[in-house]
Amino acid sequence: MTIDVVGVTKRFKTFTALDHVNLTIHSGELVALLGPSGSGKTTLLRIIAGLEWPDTGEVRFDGEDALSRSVRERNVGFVFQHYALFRHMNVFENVAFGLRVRRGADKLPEAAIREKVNELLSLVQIDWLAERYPAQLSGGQRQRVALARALAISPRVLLLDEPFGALDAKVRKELRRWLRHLHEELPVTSVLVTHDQEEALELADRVVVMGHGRIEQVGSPAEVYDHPATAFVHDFIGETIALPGEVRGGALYFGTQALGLDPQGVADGPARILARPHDVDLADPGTTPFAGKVLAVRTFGPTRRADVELTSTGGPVVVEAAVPHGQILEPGTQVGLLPRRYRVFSQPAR
Ligand SMILES: Nc1ncnc2c1ncn2[C@@H]1O[C@H](COP(=O)(O)OP(=O)(O)OP(=O)(O)O)[C@@H](O)[C@H]1O
Repeated sequence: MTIDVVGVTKRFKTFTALDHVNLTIHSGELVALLGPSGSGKTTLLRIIAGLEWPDTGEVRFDGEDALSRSVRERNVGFVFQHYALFRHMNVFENVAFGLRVRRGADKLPEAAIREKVNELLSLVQIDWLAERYPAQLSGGQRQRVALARALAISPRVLLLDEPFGALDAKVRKELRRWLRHLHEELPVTSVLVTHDQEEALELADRVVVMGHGRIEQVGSPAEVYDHPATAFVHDFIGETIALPGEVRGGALYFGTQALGLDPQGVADGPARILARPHDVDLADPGTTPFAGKVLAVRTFGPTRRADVELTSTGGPVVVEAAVPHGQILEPGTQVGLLPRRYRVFSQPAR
């Protein structure tokens, strides 16, 4: 099922939650909507589901208008972070629910319902829990039941809103891998909302980075991490060091000092030089205007990082830089910072 979101705008009173959003989700893809709190991810998911309607724009499923169809007609399955299971029903009955409420020609005979539910329970690997009630399950097991319940109606679209948000880090990781595997086995198009970049980058075929109701970038996990289209994406995904600069006459300066860095086609005006900490080298403080004092050196497994308080940029800014293996660096040492790989973005006027 291909999903097209075309020019969708959604306002809540005067607040614009979605601003002319255009997105195509290809059939069979697993797409993650990633962004900070309030960026419009859930609103977009609810519009795709049929739980919310846009003020303007269209949603098409396989080219056909979906907005005139109800949730049930859209044949979507949902899993939410706190999508409560029915407490008075055991696991089997929770999963069977969507099949039991069907009427008319869609209604399956009891034997077929039992077969389908048993199949789903073994697919999500909880067949041994069929007789238990939700209160007797762990959080991870409950989310597996929620997923089996969502899949019971054989949805063509699976919508997941922070499905593992309430679980501890280890269970989250396990379920994430398992969900990826499950998605590959099923003929379903999945859309996952998350504010956890690791989750999005690990799970998704493509990541949609959202900010302030707009799509900032759509790309593979590697594209959005390695080639962020905007300063917002660079800041939001991975760690970022921001250094100030200014483009003048096609060259990058800090104050009156030329930086010798490529302005990357950015127009004249205030700029921000953004880099990953591991792409910033320590240098002789005389060779770069970005200089300051080492506050501490910390070790994270195989990498070492120095916290450097930059004094040259008009205020104490602490940034992290990679410390080469074997280099001895005492707190208090004066060092310079030199971005090796970096992106330049113009600094919008505030
Ligand atoms: N029913 C509503 N009435 C008024 N404002 C709303 C409503 N639903 C959402 N909003 C607002 O729209 C904005 C986008 O909300 P949305 O839930 O889509 O964000 P989100 O990116 O999913 O955030 P989170 O990660 O916190 O869930 C928020 O500022 C929110 O307060």
